This record gives sequence, structure tokens and C-alpha cells, in this order.
Amino acid sequence: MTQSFDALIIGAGQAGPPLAGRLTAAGMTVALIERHLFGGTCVNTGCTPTKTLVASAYAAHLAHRAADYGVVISGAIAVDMAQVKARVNAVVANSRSGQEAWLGSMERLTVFRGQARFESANTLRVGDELLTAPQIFINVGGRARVPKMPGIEKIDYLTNTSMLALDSLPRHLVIVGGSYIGLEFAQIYRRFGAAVTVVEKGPRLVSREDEDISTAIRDVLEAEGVQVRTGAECIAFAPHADGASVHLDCTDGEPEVIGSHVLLAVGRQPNTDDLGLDRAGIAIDEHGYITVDDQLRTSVPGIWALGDCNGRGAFTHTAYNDFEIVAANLLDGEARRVSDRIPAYALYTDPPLGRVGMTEAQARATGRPLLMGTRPMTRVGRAIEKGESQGLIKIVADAGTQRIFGAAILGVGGDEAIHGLIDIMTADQPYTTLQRAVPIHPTVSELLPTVVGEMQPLSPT
Ligand SMILES: Cc1cc2nc3c(=O)[nH]c(=O)nc-3n(C[C@H](O)[C@H](O)[C@H](O)COP(=O)(O)OP(=O)(O)OC[C@H]3O[C@@H](n4cnc5c(N)ncnc54)[C@H](O)[C@@H]3O)c2cc1C
Ligand SMILES: NC(=O)c1ccc[n+]([C@@H]2O[C@H](COP(=O)([O-])OP(=O)(O)OC[C@H]3O[C@@H](n4cnc5c(N)ncnc54)[C@H](O)[C@@H]3O)[C@@H](O)[C@H]2O)c1
Repeated sequence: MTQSFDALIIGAGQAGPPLAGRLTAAGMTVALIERHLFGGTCVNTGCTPTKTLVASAYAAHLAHRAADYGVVISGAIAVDMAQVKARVNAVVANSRSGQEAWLGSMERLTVFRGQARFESANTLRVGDELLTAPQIFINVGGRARVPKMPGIEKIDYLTNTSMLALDSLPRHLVIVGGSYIGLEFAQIYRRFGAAVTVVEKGPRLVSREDEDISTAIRDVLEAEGVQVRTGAECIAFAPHADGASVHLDCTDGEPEVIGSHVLLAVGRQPNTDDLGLDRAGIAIDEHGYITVDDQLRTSVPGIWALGDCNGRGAFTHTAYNDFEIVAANLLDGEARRVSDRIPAYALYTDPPLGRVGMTEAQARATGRPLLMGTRPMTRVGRAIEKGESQGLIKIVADAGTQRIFGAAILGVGGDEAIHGLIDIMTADQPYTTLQRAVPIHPTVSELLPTVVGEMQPLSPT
């Protein structure tokens, strides 16, 4: 039997549930289909568990540094990995069950458990059920990409999902991929006491960032004992008595690393391959991302794609912003667009990297006259007082319009302090407005007016 609704939502990740809330509140009947865990990637295998692990790793790190603060710990410092995992599981379970309870209590919402597939442009199949609606919202997210790499099928590799099942310390964790996922896990497990090697095929870590930022992050990780191997262009795997061997073709260093565990962190791929998109005629790009316009409409009228699966963002806040855009356009008579979004994100190494807008390289590529200000965290009082003065602040602005183009705050509290700049960019105000504010002392944010006040013309190179 076919059941009819006003709208269907596929996926209970970051955009689907709040959209269900808005649509049902507007009086619509909605079916939401989830095949696995409520909360999707962020809650279950992404942000929430990893940032909970970051907190445990920070505690371990600080315990080892206790003497720097005049604190005496008598006896050995140990990490109980089973306890660490139990803490993660509790935080995740709490978040997931909150999400599930919220959806369960939503009037006019029917939740289906199972894999949704398109039968046509207005009908989905979920097991034996056929669901139909004039509007369909796709929020299917993504999963770890496992590229064809020589020997990969012969070893037991881990992904961000299976990493979370570990409740003992790897002897030597080899991480393939030196970007967000790889670097967060690298520092976490190094601080827990594992030997860690990061193998990155590119010439530097987090290559989307400017070179000075990449270098500063590498310095932080290496100072803690993480081995970094960049330029690893010819990676191959083979089973080994101690786990797995990873053959490298790096410009320097040993040509082989033996790891007890191998984590693949080489990017994500959208969950669009088993959705029956072709039966609805929904266009995808060459990587499987659903093609959308500036208002997140797919190539088929009445069908939208939100979150990681549309390739327009890869973060929880961008997925949530997709929900806000679609809801505003459909229900509030607004005309919000993805292209109005100022890119911002954080990398949760310690210290974290807070980022907004363009990198210096991207700003230079505009050809506009630029101003740039930088300040090492060794000249930020709050960082010195906390004994955490690694990193730097860097702000680039348009010399003509006085608008900030972008900024990076790699330093203690950088993930929070960056919001002062996100806000002024969103308000479309000149950087001089920042200099009228009276920031609180002592904070990292209080140095932002100083950095913009000291900006100098950037010579073209
Ligand atoms: C290790 C890691 C750490 C991360 N840390 C951060 C961070 O600190 N900050 C940040 O902003 N982002 C972070 N991210 C990224 C963030 O998790 C994602 O951007 C976000 O979860 C995307 O949300 P989404 O709603 O698009 O998809 P998801 O959260 O992936 O949700 C999609 C849902 O759809 C369901 N689904 C898929 N196909 C079907 C189908 N056919 N039928 C029914 N249901 C289906 C899935 O089961 C899933 O529940 C991290 C990611 C990883 C992997
Ligand atoms: N703090 C956060 O917000 C956060 C944290 C983790 C993940 N995420 C999200 O998850 C997404 C995926 O993260 P990711 O780190 O897996 O992917 P990524 O796409 O950011 O980086 C993949 C890295 O792997 C390298 N690589 C690719 N193929 C390789 C190979 N064969 N051998 C060695 N290195 C190789 C790339 O050069 C790149 O540095 C991110 O785009 C981000 O949106 C966000």
C-alpha cells in the first residue's frame, strides 16, 4: 500500500530533523526515513565522539605538563582506554537519544526505519512500504572514502567509524591522510600514549590552509612526538606480523612504516550510490554529489538535497545552514542562498585552528589591494598566562573596502575567538568597527582590534 504525505525526508542527520520540525509545525504531514543511527555522522561517528576524545586527550596532556604549572602528581599518569571509550559512548548515547525522543514526540511526523530508495520522482520505497509526497528532501550524508590503493584489501584498516570501537591503545597507529580527521586522531592517540605516524601524499599537512599555518600545525604535532611523512606519493600496504606495513615513497625517511593499526582518513564520499537517484532523474556530479542550485534545489522540481550529500559544505554547521536556507525559502517567503554563506570551520587539534573566509593565498588571487596583520600567540597575554602560547593570529583585509577577507586563529581558544570576525564579516562592516569595540581582558579576542590596527599593505609576490 502506498502512504501519502506532504513531505518526505531521507536521513536523520543535521538538516533532516530540524526541517521535520519546521514542516510539521507549519501543519504538514511528514515522513522521515533513517536507515541507521539518529543524529547521523556528527553525533555518532564524527564531531561528538571525536571532540569528546579530544577532551580526554587534553586532560592526559595537561597531566603530563602538570609540573609546568607547579602541580605535583605523584605516581604514574595512565590513560584507561576503556574508561575513555565509556565516556565517549555516554556522551554520544545522550545526544542520540535526545534526538530520537524529539523526533518521537513530533506531531504529524511518522518515522520509518530502513533504507529509502527512489521509485520515481515522488515515491520512495522503504522495505515493503511505498511513500509518496510532492516534496522530498535528501539529507543522506556521507561515509569514509576507501580508494583503491595497492594492498588495501589485504590488511585490516580502520576508518573514523571503526576507530571508535577501539578500547585499547594501538602500539603504533599509522594514519593515512593529513587533514581534519587524520590530524585530530593523530594528536588524540599520541596524547593517549601510542606511537603515531601521519602519512600524507601531498607536500604538506592540511593543504587547504596557507603554508605558514600548515607548518605551525606540523610543528605542534611533531613537538608532541607525532611522526609526519609528507610527499608519500606511492603508498602500498601489506600484512605484517606486527600488523601492517605501509610502503611509502617519500622524499626522505624510511621507505616503510610498520603499524599495529592503520587508519584511513583520505576524505569522504556521499551516500548517493544506493538511493535510486536515476529512477527519479536526479543529477549528480562525477564524485556522486547531488547537483543543487543556490537554493539547494536538485535538477528535479520538488526535490532538494541538504548537507554533505550536495557537496556544498562538509560540516555540521553547513548542513544545519542548508536546513535554514530551505526552511526560510519554503516557509518564510525569504530568498536565502548558499552563496551568501561565509565559509568558517575549526580544526580541533590543540591548539585549535579557527578559520573564516579566504586564506591569504585566496585573497591574493582576487588581485585586490590587501592589508594583512599577524601576531604570534607568544604575544597574547591570555595564552601566556595559560601556558599555551603556540600558534598565531592572521587577518587579511581588502585595503579599499576595509572588509575582512579572511582570518586564521591557530591558538588556544581560536575556535571561539574566530567568531568575532565571523560576526563582523556577516554584518558586512569594515574592520575599523572592531577597533571601536571594548573587548574583555584577558582574552584572545582582545587582540583582534590590535591585529587589524597593525595591518600592513601586502606586497604582491
Ligand atoms: C571524524 C569526523 C569528525 C567530524 N568533526 C566535525 C566537527 O568537529 N565539526 C563539524 O562541523 N563537522 C565535523 N564533521 C563533519 C560532520 O559530521 C558532517 O558534516 C555532518 O554530519 C553532515 O551532516 P549531514 O546531515 O549532511 O549527514 P549525516 O550526519 O551523515 O546524516 C545522514 C543520515 O542519513 C542516513 N541515510 C543515508 N542514506 C540513507 C538512506 N538511503 N535511507 C535512509 N537513511 C539514510 C544516515 O544513516 C545518516 O544518519 C566530522 C566528520 C567526521 C567523519
Ligand atoms: N573539525 C572539523 O570540523 C572536522 C573534523 C573532521 C572531519 N571533518 C569533515 O570531514 C571531512 C573529511 O575529512 P578528511 O580529513 O578525511 O578528508 P580531507 O578531504 O579533508 O583530507 C584528506 C587528506 O588525505 C590526503 N590523501 C588523499 N588520498 C591520499 C592517499 N592515497 N594517501 C595519502 N594521503 C591521501 C589528502 O591529500 C588530504 O590531505 C572534511 O572535509 C571535514 O568537512 C571536519
